[in-house]
Amino acid sequence: MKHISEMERPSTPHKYHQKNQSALNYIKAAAKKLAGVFSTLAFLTRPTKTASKGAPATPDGSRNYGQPPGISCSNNKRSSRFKYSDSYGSSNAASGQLVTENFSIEEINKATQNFSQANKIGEGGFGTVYKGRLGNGSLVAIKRAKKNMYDKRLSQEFKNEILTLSRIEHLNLVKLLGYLEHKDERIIIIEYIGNGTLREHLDGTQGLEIAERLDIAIDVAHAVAYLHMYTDTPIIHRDIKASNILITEKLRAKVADFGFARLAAEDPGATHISTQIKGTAGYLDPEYLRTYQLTEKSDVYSFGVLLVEMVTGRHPIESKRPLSERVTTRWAMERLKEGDAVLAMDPKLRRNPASNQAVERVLKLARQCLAPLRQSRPSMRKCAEVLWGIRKDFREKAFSYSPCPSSHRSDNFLNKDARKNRHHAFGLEDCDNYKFVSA
Ligand SMILES: Nc1ncnc2c1ncn2[C@@H]1O[C@H](COP(=O)(O)OP(=O)(O)OP(=O)(O)O)[C@@H](O)[C@H]1O
Repeated sequence: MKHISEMERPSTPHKYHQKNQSALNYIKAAAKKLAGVFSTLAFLTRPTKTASKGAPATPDGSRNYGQPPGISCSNNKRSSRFKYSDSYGSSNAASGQLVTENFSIEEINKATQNFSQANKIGEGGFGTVYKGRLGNGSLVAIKRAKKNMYDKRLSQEFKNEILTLSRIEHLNLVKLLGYLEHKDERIIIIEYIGNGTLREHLDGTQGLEIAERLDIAIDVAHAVAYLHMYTDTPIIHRDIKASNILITEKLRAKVADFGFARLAAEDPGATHISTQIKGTAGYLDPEYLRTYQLTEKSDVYSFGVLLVEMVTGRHPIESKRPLSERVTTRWAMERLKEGDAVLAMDPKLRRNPASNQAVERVLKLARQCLAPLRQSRPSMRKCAEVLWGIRKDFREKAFSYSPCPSSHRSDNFLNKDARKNRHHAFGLEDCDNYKFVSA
């Protein structure tokens, strides 16, 4: 899928781009500014001082909420690096605060075996992604920026990603573990999510069950709603798409790639007028394209495209199909309008009244998300609520009598744990006790 990253608008120079500051100074200033904000936020949202424990759960049971509240920077001869401490003052890890690992270029070279091809796991607009094993044995994903010191766009993207990731923590968002700026290297170390992207799962021979897709859609809705609502200033992801959704071993979702995130505070004023159109073809909000006005509702639009993708299994743009089917959202919405939502359903999904109905309801939600005018689109929070309802009804309908989900097929992606989890998700501890009432 083509990436649209630089369609420069001739006027309105971006304040953010004009800053002639080193990355370190910039980050220091931002950290200072943020410390106060996070300290209030931490009191409101966190019962304990520990970053990963004791955070309140969302209605869906996921852990949540914003930290790390304090960011401090240090620059030594090993690397430029971040430390994160909480809002309670000191930066002493021993006092129960979160401090990210400090990484040196030597450690990263070692972890990736000098960025060997064998460790390469992906490539995006920002650069190359490697899998790495740290000295303590843990696996990490290492994003290495393209080496172009004079490319302001990449530099800006790098800072955006760092700043955004450093401010947030949510179960359904990839976690930033560290950062390294060394000579012409800019590297981000993030948690490694080893079960592929949502797009890869949809493309896989077995795909995903409808219940799994609903769970994933809810995870994404939670993550994006969190970005929009729970942080001090709304964060617009700007690049919600299936290849940016990483799938865990338990088939839950983590939203990745904040390189394009634009923080309202860093945007010139509250107008959200953007100087560049960013995002990925097929997912872009037409109103944003028309007006250059970026709001949270642009993410909602992209989420609508994602929902269609998830239930049809198709890519947003299917260039090899007949003209009438090339734009998947248009094609699927036509089927919905004609009362034939089931015809748009991914052939890999099994048909029964419960899944047919769930697909139809997801497409109806997608239709709202894809509304041409942003005011008509629901919030991400609303999307999550609607999806909960769909999932609840689906479970009630389909799984009071249900087959053993793993019995009808093998699945390339599913390991034993994932299958076990799938049973838990459906409330099926012992498949033999259940019978499937076929559609
Ligand atoms: N945290 C991670 N854990 C495991 N794999 C990852 C991780 N982050 C990225 N990847 C892999 O690397 C690939 C490239 O990721 P990246 O975010 O750089 O680019 P992209 O999202 O595919 O493209 P673009 O950045 O241009 O939108 C992903 O598709 C995924 O396969």
